[in-house]
Amino acid sequence: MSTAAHTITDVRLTPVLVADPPLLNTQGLHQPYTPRLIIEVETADGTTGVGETYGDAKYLDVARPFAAALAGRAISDLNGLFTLADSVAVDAARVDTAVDVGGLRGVQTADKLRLSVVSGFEVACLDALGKTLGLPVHALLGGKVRDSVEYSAYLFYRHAEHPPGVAGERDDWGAALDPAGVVAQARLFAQRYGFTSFKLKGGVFPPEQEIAAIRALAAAFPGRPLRLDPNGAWSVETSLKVAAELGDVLEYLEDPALGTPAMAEVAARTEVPLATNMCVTTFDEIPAAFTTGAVQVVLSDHHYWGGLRNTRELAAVCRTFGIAISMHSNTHLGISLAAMTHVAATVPDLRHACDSHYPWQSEDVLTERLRFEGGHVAVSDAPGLGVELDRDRLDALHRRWLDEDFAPLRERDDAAAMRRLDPEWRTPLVPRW
Ligand SMILES: O=C([O-])C(=O)C[C@H](O)[C@@H](O)C(=O)[O-]
Ligand SMILES: [Mg+2]
Repeated sequence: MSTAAHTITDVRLTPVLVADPPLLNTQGLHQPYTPRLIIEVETADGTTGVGETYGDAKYLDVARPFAAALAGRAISDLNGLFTLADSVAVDAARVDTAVDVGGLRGVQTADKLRLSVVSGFEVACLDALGKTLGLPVHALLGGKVRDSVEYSAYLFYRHAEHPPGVAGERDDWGAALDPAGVVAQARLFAQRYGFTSFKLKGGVFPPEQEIAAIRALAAAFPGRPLRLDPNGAWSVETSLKVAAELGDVLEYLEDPALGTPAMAEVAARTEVPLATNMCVTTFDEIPAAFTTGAVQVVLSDHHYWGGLRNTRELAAVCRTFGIAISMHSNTHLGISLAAMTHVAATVPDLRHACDSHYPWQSEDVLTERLRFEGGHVAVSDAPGLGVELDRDRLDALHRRWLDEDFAPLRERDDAAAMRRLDPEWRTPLVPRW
């Protein structure tokens, strides 16, 4: 490969707003459009690699100077991305002690912000490198150990439509606000995508109602893996009560209580495995969680952890400690689903179906949507990620982002969306129950 084929000559950052349905979580409601950032790196020989990450202003603020510093660097210098990121200043006002609503991943820090940005660039560089070498991304990570990756149906309590007076796209999923609605949604997921494992986003209704929904799912899908994730909304005692009532049907309970000490207390008093994408989101958080037995499954997310190679490093640490690994997701497009699928294909001991919001995203920036068949996404062997940008779609979604009428939606704010339904709504204090 010539040096030119290797050298970054241009980087394009395209923030977009993509349709998001009225999904409920413990913090509120999804807004009708959600921001994402599409990253393209171009090499001297015209090869383009694509990546994707969060698109709120605090990520754009880091991504822009980072992108400006990339020209002239090699697409293969993946380790150098981290050194470069360390030199990008993060405005202290952008990181506070609040839980990050976009990822619901514990306290926001400058490092987490930088890693989330680096992840998108790492994926774009891997895509370009793979195209240049004629190799799929999974080969650059050491090679796939499976031909398809299993995903879980990501069930949400939801309204049929966005609140009155809020413009948004319509879909045909209908409302799911009670056990029957949740089961109907699960049946649609099974019918449309073939999913055989189900995760319910909880922390929305009092635990008794969510217990009833899981019981209804267990009756409708006997023996299928079921998960419940209230995003840390419960006290230790409530978590234990739910674990006791659902222990016979749960594959795992996800972030029942907030923070490692509370999770450790729950874990010490139940046999139900605990999973997290909130208390273990950085390498620094691992020792406390693993040595106290706070979690049994870490839900990795390459956006949080700084990319695909860090995800593999996380998997190795988990393996060392006998902790299982799977994958978290929130609102993402096909570029990230492709990236998730490549890295998941290379992790040998992946024993739980991964999460993906993708079925909720009716819009994408690809010429061809990725498909779930029998709940699986096939691992592409095409060079790079195996996806192609649809420039017209990208432009249209970018124009929406530029449109001043949509400006308030450039920041994800689930509490603001909820106030359209309930003007008194404030992000609930935890534990909520
Ligand atoms: O597993 C999780 O905790 C998530 O997916 C967090 C997300 O932010 C999800 O709750 C959402 O988008 O509402
Ligand atoms: Mg979670």
